[in-house]
Amino acid sequence: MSNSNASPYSHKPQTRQKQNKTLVVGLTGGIGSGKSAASDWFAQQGIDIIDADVIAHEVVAKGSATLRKIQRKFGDWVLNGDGSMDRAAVRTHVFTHPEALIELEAITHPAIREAAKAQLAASTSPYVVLSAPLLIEAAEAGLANLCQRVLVIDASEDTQLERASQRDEQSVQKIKAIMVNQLSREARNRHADDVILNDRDLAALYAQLEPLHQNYLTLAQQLKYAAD
Ligand SMILES: CC(C)(COP(=O)(O)OP(=O)(O)OC[C@H]1O[C@@H](n2cnc3c(N)ncnc32)[C@H](O)[C@@H]1O)[C@@H](O)C(=O)NCCC(=O)NCCS
Ligand SMILES: Nc1ncnc2c1ncn2[C@@H]1O[C@H](COP(=O)(O)OP(=O)(O)OP(=O)(O)O)[C@@H](O)[C@H]1O
Repeated sequence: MSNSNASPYSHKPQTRQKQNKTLVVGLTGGIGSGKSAASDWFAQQGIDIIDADVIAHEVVAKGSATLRKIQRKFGDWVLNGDGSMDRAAVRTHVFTHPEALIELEAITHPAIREAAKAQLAASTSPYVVLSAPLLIEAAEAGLANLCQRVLVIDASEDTQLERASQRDEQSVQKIKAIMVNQLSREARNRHADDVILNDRDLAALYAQLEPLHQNYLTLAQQLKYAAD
């Protein structure tokens, strides 16, 4: 399902930015779907990657204002002895207490958006990939409206579970607890301009990314000329 010849501006523009000289492709997908594998490939083609997962780790660094806010909201138990965030404890808490997840996101998402915007302003590649697991879910985080197109990396739930549990040695139960806080495949794919089914090997993933990359280069050129 790819609208590869469509205008760089989506037919679903309500939440997307209207004018931006640099084409920003939002890359999303469920846990373990293959977002990092896809963004690593785009990076190898010279495309700047803004990774919301990486930013989400950076904004809660030891001593950061965001981590202090989390500590004030939840208590000292969110910290390890060295003052860094106890990610496992926070994960267990928020993915079993939906209201706590909302409170955590209310603190982290504005910080993630600000950092993403700063990275976007500093980017120099022909177009930019903004990778975010919650690009569509977290509308209030406002990441989707930084993007002109949305690319979804899709995989079956069984494949997601298998890949995520092999990668992190996390229990299937923990991964399922995260998955229930993410959109279903069908709902996510409905928001996509381009969907890649990542159900075979990495070579098959890369072969599907190549024509999209060529299309994004063309769209990025069009956007640049339109804005000049
Ligand atoms: C809950 C936290 C502490 C767990 O940390 P942990 O190191 O165990 O996991 P990590 O951050 O690497 O995330 C692993 C995966 O969980 C999923 N995930 C992360 N946050 C969320 C969330 N708020 N809702 C649903 N899924 C999420 C993503 O698929 C992500 O790739 C951490 O994920 C977090 O701070 N989340 C809130 C910030 C956020 O929304 N990040 C997503 C990027 S926009
Ligand atoms: N087509 C594939 N064939 C084999 N392994 C794959 C394929 N795609 C991804 N993987 C592997 O599956 C694991 C999960 O992929 P990846 O880390 O890219 O997912 P993700 O969507 O970024 O996950 P998360 O949301 O948890 O960050 C990784 O170990 C990755 O190397």
